[in-house]
Amino acid sequence: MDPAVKYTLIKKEKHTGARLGLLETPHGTFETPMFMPVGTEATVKNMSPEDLEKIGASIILSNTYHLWLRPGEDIVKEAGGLHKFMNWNKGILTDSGGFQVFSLAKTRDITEAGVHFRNHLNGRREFLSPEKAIQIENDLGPDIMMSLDECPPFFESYDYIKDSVERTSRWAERGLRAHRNPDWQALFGIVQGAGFEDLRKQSAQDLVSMDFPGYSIGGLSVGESKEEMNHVLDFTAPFLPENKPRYLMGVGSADSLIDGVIRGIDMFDCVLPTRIARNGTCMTTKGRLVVKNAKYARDFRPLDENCDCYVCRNYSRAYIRHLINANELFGTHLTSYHNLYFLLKLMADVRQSIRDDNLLEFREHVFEEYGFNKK
Ligand SMILES: CNc1nc2c(CC[C@H]3O[C@@H](OC)[C@@H]4OC(C)(C)O[C@@H]43)c3nc(N)[nH]c(=O)c3cc2[nH]1
Repeated sequence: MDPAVKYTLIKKEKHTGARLGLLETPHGTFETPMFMPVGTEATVKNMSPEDLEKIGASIILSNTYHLWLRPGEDIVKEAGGLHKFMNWNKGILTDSGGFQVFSLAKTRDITEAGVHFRNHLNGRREFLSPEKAIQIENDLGPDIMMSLDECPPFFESYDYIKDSVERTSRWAERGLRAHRNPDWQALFGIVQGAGFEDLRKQSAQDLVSMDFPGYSIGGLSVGESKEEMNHVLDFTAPFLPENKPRYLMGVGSADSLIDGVIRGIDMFDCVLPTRIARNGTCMTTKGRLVVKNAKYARDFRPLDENCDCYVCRNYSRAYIRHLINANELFGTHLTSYHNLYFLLKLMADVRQSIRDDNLLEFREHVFEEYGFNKK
């Protein structure tokens, strides 16, 4: 049986662990490394599918936890699945809801069977098991789905993390067995283990022995330093097979994306670009720009003078500042559009620098120009 997604390693960058690849899915073949815009509630906030298409988005995210609770996966299934429901014909990936239960839900209780928690919308008691998460993702119909895992706090004790890793591996096994559509939906395993090299190795080996079509590295971007995250990636990525995609969950600033690519990561997601856009903060090639600041009231330059996106070609800082301050929705549409374009363009430049074997020079340029080297 053909796997639902097929990863082809095209080229390794000469001086780093970066890889240029192709990810074939039932909804298209896409280049990696890639950034995936997040559309938690079946929409990338403030963006239409045609705008997402225009800026080059390939795979977007939605979320099991949110869509299960509202509107209900049964409604999405009746609509013909997520692609039809949200009119998006390229790739869709859903997270399993594990992270949301641990970060959103009030009181929760983890047992071998699954996790009991209170629905953050109506306070009702809910239960999410590995089998239930897979059933929801099968019904939602994304091209790529995640196993139910526990994303533990990074600074937990070794014993806690060891127990959690072993349960996450047992949950992954149960999810594989419950998966109804392995020929057109690819289920990824999620590697945990916090900052412990032996536990990351154990988690990766457990999952690789189950032969998933792709692997996520979870439990990161949860408050640890960028140095700690990079250190974990240094020793975790090599435990994963070269011929399968690697997805680093929840990472999306320019510096972290580049440093993840250098360590062999192929796929990234983060709410950052659209989240900060909603309060008027923009990513630019000269660092962050908070466009609602008074100093931009008469600044008729584009958000970013090095950006060729639709927003930067047609609107000024002064106009966007006015819209944001007037709570005009078009304002956050423009900042969201630009921020997503900025990260998707950055990944296109990263892919080019892998082709040209000059990713480290590109990293230097970005860190210098975009202000990441400022101590
Ligand atoms: C921000 N840092 C971060 N996010 C993480 C995620 C969730 C990623 C999902 O949560 C949302 O970002 C908060 C995104 O929007 C939706 C669509 C909900 O999906 C994305 C994780 N998910 C799982 N299952 N396991 C993990 O170990 C894990 C680690 C993460 N670290």
